[in-house]
Amino acid sequence: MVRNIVVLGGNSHPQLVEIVSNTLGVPPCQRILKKFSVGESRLEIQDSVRGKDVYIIQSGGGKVNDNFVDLCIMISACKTGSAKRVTAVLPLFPYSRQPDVPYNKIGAPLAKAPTDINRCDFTFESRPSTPGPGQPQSLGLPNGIDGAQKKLGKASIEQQNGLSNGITPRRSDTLDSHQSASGGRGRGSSSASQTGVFTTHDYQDPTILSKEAKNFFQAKPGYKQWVAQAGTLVADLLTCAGADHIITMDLHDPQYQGFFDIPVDNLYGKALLKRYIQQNIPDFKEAVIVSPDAGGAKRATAIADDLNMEFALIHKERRPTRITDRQNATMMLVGDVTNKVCILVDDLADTSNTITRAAKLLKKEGATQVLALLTHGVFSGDAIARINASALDKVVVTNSVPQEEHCRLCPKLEVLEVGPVFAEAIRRVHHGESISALFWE
Ligand SMILES: O=P(O)(O)OC[C@H]1O[C@H](OP(=O)(O)OP(=O)(O)O)[C@H](O)[C@@H]1O
Repeated sequence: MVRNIVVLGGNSHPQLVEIVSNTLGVPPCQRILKKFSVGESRLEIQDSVRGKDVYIIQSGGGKVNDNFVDLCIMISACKTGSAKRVTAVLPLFPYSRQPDVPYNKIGAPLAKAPTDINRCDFTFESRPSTPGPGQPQSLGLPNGIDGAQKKLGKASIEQQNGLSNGITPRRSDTLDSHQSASGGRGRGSSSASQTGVFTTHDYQDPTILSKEAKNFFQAKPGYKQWVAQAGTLVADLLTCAGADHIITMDLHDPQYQGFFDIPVDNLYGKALLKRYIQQNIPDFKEAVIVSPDAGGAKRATAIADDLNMEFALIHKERRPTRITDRQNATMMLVGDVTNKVCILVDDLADTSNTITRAAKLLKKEGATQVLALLTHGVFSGDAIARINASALDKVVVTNSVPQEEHCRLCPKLEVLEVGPVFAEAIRRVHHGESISALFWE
C-alpha cells in the first residue's frame, strides 16, 4: 500500500480507476461528480485531500470536452482543498493531435492556393503556377478572382453532375468497398460540410476542397484565415486549473510536452505491444512491422529495431494524385510484404480509416495476414463496423480508453491491460523514482 496518496477518478474510465487503485492498494477517493440538467458539472470531494499527493485519472475518449472540463474542475477542487500536489493522469491525452499547427491536412489554410479548379490531377504545391510572359493570368492574382469564382461555380456543378472532363473523380477511386458495408457513411458521406464532423480524411473530399477553394478566393485581401490552436489552450487550461504534473501515454506528437511548463511523463505503450508480438505471433521475426503513415514511422521502426524485424511504410499521400497500380489512390507501400504477416503499428485509431485502408493495400500487395497494434483504440462513429468489414484479421489495443463496448461489437478486437503501467508510474512519481527505468528492458 502506498501512503499519503489519493486516487481520484473522473467518469471517463471507471474500470481503469479501479485497476490502478487496486494495484496501488489505495481505495478510490469518494466523490460526487454529476451534471445539472443544463449540462454543467457538479463536483463534491468527500474525502480529505489536505496535504496529499493526488492523482486524478481521466482519459480522453468518449465525451472528450465534458471529460476535460470535469478534469479541470477536479484539479481545481483538489488545489483549493489544499492538496500538496495534483497530477493529472490522462491515458489518452485529448487534443494531442492538434498541438499547434492547424489540423487541416492540406496545411495552413490559404498559405497556398488549394486547387486548380478545372482539373482533378492537381497538387497543392504546383498550382497556381507562377505566370510567365504571355501566359494567362494566375488565378491567385487579384484580377483573376472573377474568373476563378465562375470556374469554381462550374467545377462544383460538374461535381454534382458527376462530370469531370474525362478524369475520374478521386472519391470514387478511393472508396473502400467496406465503407458501404458499414452503413454507407464512410469518408464520402461524413464530410464536414454535411455532418459538421471533421475527420483526418476530409482533405480527400472534393466538396471540401471546393469549399476551401471558394474561401481562398473570397478571403479579404491581407486577411489570413486561421484555425484554433487548441493544444496550446488545453495545456494552459490544465496548468491554470492547478495541475502540477501530467502523466500520459504515447502522445500523438511527443513534442507536445514542450507546451507545458510543468513536468509531463509520456509513458510508452511500446513495451506492451512488443510483448504481445513476442508472445502471440508465431515466427514473429518473419513478419513485417508496417507504419500506416509517415507520421508514425518512428514509433513503428522503434519496435521493428528492438525485435529485429523487417519494416515497411505506407505513405499516406496528402495530395490527390492520379491512380497507378502501385498506389491505392492515396496510399503507397514502400517495402515488400509478399507472403508475409503484417503488423500495423500506430498510436491510435479514431475513424479506423487509416488502418482499414492500409490493411486493404497490404492484402492487395500479397500479405497473408494483417494485424493492427495500437495504443489508443478511440473507435469513434462507425469505426467498429468498418473494422468488422475490413481486411484486418485482428486489432490489438490497450484499454487507455474503455473497450468493453467495442469488444462486444468487434470479434477481431483484443485488449491489453494498461492499468498496472499507470499504477507503477504513479508509484514512481510519488516516491520520486525514475519513470524511464519503467521502460528499460
Ligand atoms: O483512425 P483514423 O481516423 O484514420 O485516424 C488515425 C490516424 O490519425 C493519426 O495520424 P494523422 O492522420 O493525424 O497524421 P500524422 O500521423 O501524420 O500526424 C494517427 O496517428 C493515425 O495514423
